Amino acid sequence: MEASFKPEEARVPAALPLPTPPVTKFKIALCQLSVATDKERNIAHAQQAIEDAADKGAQLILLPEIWNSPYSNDSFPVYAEDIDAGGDASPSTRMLSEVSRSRKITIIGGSIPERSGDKLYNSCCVFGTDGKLLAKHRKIHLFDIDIPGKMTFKESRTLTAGERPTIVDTEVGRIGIGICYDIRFQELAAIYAARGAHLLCYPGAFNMTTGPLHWELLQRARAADCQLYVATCSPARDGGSSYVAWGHSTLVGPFGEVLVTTEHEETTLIAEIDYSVIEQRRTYLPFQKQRRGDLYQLVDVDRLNSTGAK
Ligand SMILES: NC(=O)CC(=O)C(=O)O
Repeated sequence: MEASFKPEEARVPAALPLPTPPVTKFKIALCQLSVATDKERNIAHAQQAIEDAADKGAQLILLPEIWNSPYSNDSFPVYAEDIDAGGDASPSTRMLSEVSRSRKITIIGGSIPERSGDKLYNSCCVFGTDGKLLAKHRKIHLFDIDIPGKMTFKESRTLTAGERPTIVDTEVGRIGIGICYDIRFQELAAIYAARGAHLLCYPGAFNMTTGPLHWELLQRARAADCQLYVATCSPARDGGSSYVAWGHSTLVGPFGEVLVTTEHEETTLIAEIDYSVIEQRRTYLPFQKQRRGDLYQLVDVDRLNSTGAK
């Protein structure tokens, strides 16, 4: 039966509830990986970076957008894996599951091309400390842009858009997921904040045209608007590939401040997140409680239509 539209039920509340996270302070690792054409090498390489970060005390690992394959419409169908089938049908997520279990860490598994029936998606899998798949986010907003002479890309040539926002409770807090172009849509971040997210994670591969202008700006905007942490992770730059990634993986704090960032080479950034800072910032600057719901409202359509939504 169609849900009847009741804006008052879906309206984003004026004061945002922040759930108590299982841990307040922990280390996050952003693995800015180089990506090659050999998928087996990419999987082994990612595993090594994850294990090295875990050895350094990281409890949450974030990987880049499309880390097991080159970022191109020609590659997506070739490298795509059937995540739901698992096992040999998805060696990339099998590795993520095994390493999250063996190291007892949470992994936001960047993204890989996913095959489901006759469709392809750009999908991010989240694994808990027991190796279980906690959530799968399919990129909601496909990257279809045309800046003449600079950057033209049409993900919709091969990919299908996901249909749902993804927010997930993990052992390191409540995390809202977006993939790359999803970061441009502030309503998605606002919905996550309204559902009590502590952290937004965006695996992303901006490019040499939009990266310098927008990448950091958008992360800081999402963090400052929502007063929470924002983490991004890009592939390292490969000047010889058809799509050249901007790099610059970054962690931003709830005041919109850059806590750690890098250039474009392969590296792993490790930084501390302290969720107690979120409440402090919201007390200093209480605009979440000062919204004019009588003048404008944000509607959480997913929440309205789903019985189990947070
Ligand atoms: N690659 C993307 O999905 C997004 C991007 O590069 C941009 O928004 O710019």
